[in-house]
Amino acid sequence: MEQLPLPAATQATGTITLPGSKSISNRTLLLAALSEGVTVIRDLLDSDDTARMLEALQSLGVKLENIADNAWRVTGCAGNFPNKQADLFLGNAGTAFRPLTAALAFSDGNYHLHGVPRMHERPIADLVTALKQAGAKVDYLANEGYPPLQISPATLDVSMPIQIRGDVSSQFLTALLMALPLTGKAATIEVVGELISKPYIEITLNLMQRFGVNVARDGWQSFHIPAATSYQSPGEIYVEGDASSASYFIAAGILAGDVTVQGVGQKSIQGDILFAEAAKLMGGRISYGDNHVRAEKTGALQAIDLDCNHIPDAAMTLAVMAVFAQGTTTLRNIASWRVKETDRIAAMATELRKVGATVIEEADAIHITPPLRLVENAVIDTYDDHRMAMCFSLISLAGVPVTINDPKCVAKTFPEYFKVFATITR
Ligand SMILES: O=C(O)C1=C[C@@H](OP(=O)(O)O)[C@@H](O)[C@H](O)C1
Ligand SMILES: C=C(OP(=O)(O)O)C(=O)O
Repeated sequence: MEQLPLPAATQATGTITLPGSKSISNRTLLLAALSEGVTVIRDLLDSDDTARMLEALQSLGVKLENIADNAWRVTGCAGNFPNKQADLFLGNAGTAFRPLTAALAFSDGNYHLHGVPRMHERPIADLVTALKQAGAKVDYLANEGYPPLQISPATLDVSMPIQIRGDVSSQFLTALLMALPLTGKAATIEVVGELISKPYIEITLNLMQRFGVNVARDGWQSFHIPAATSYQSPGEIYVEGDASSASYFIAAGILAGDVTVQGVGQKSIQGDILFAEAAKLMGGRISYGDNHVRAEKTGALQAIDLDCNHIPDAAMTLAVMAVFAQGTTTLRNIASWRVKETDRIAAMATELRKVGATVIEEADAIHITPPLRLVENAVIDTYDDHRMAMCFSLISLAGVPVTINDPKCVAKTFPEYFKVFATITR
């Protein structure tokens, strides 16, 4: 296995430019593919997750042209994928797997959707159950409730409200919202029970609107897609920098100096921009521009007790910051961590203990108390989870060397992460 030793560092200073947002990139690719007209997408993220979406769209017969670095011209298929049969390998990309499942369930073809072994352990039942209410034919090929899936042609009927649960992943509601305009009929979605990760629904609605579909809503309870609506290309669209990827650099600035991230700012449509406010509760100074966030160290950090349901990905960065803060940090309402790239609550607890922290795990929360001195030369396992690798790089800023196992797992969303991290640390 590859290992990356990170030297002890005491300072983080400088400016970095973020790669494109994963959430915006994969939504934009799918919406452009489903649109009428040609869309030029600029600043698209170049990573494993977007590569899986691009490959899938190509297999479905969508014309995709790479016209410059991170720029793609997508010729939309006006809601009707040319290929009615395809075998799609979607890796571990939730933002490809869930939305494509819904879009293909309404596409009158035979489609086989599968991924890496971990993807086959990530639940999808709540989405499939919702799609079946609309008449879709979706079969589980291995374990009930999990990928791989086989989708077959079906007669659809969306005249009755479709009920969907959103307490395991918001990606199910995102998927249903983006797919329903393909039916051409008016449709109503009712959310059953609690909806988690709500800001991701805002990203979905915002991008659907830019592609010409306006969803009416009653809070987080119900959503209404009008009849005879279809996606129209906006012409050109720019992808914001990734706000979740920004979290590691914002944390670095607060922990050890003065770091500016370019690519996201105060007007970002990504909920993870609120990580900056959460991190500031521990200490440090944050300032924003339209296209940047600056994070500066001000003094000692204090522990926090925070509901992190709105920032599930960036909250992992707070967990590692906690070992730099005085007191016990508690991050709550993060049950979804258990069904992501790995069981992130268990993984985080195991690896934080290696650097000396005292960690208590709950079903949906984690409590972290720092050691008096961080352990030097800890060897961190990353569980094929890009965020474990990126978060734990921050340990080096305590002035202790740390080794990251399998560092290339960052390719899921940020292939150049360690190179960029090295440019700001000393
Ligand atoms: O819709 C999205 O783009 C995402 C939603 C979140 O998932 P959950 O809704 O499963 O929390 C997040 O963790 C994931 O990285 C991206
Ligand atoms: C949970 C994540 O990914 P996915 O889009 O596969 O759900 C993540 O990037 O942290």
